[in-house]
Amino acid sequence: MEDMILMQNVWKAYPNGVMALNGVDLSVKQGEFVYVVGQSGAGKSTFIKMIFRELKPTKGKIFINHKNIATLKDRQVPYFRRKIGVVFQDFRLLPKMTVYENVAFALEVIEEHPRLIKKRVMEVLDLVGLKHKMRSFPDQLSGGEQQRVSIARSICNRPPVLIADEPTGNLDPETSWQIMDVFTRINDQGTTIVMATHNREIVNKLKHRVIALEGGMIVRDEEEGDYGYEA
Ligand SMILES: Nc1ncnc2c1ncn2[C@@H]1O[C@H](COP(=O)(O)OP(=O)(O)OP(=O)(O)O)[C@@H](O)[C@H]1O
Repeated sequence: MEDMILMQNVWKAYPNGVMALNGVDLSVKQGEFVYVVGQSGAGKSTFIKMIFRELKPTKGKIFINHKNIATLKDRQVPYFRRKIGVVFQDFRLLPKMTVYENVAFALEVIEEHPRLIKKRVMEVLDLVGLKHKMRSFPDQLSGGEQQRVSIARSICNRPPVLIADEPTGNLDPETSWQIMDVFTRINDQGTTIVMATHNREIVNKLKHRVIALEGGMIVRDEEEGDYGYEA
């Protein structure tokens, strides 16, 4: 299988001198599902932000789908981001837009054909089980439903890679499992998923590759690994 994400000797120093990543080497193949675990401050968010070019490495190369994004010009970043879906802990929906409009907006900004937009929005809302809520506004939805809208929005452009930073961080256990069902369906369609998480139960029950970070270094990388830290 092809490398979807390839990191070569990636370092990140923040302006205050903190070294958040210390020489990370990693290959993630097309279609893999990877959990990123580690204690608070280990570098998970920094690692995740590197993949969608929210941050630039201080040193090293990051290839997404064979393109080195470390050397992208700022003006090329929006185009690159079309290839990456991103989901956050806090959903980040637009409050004055309906569910349908929140998802459609992501396709409108990239000037997708209107007829295709409608078809695709209905497809992804169906995938996340929220077609019946398409006219609702975010504040009329539960947290889990809002997160499913945010996931629908992140994948409506069919990105090959989906990145999630603590997607179940604000959700109760049962709702978290609904989110994982959606991720499983998306992964089954061939999308590569990288998910930073503190959710021990999910990592231990829904087995996938586990990468553990400590002090900005990969200290463990296991197929079907465990969460591995004390509660
Ligand atoms: N903008 C920033 N400026 C300076 N230092 C930062 C910045 N963001 C993070 N750091 C530092 O970099 C290190 C890694 O932080 P990071 O947020 O990547 O960890 P994390 O594993 O995601 O933690 P958490 O689980 O608490 O979210 C920490 O020491 C943190 O204090």
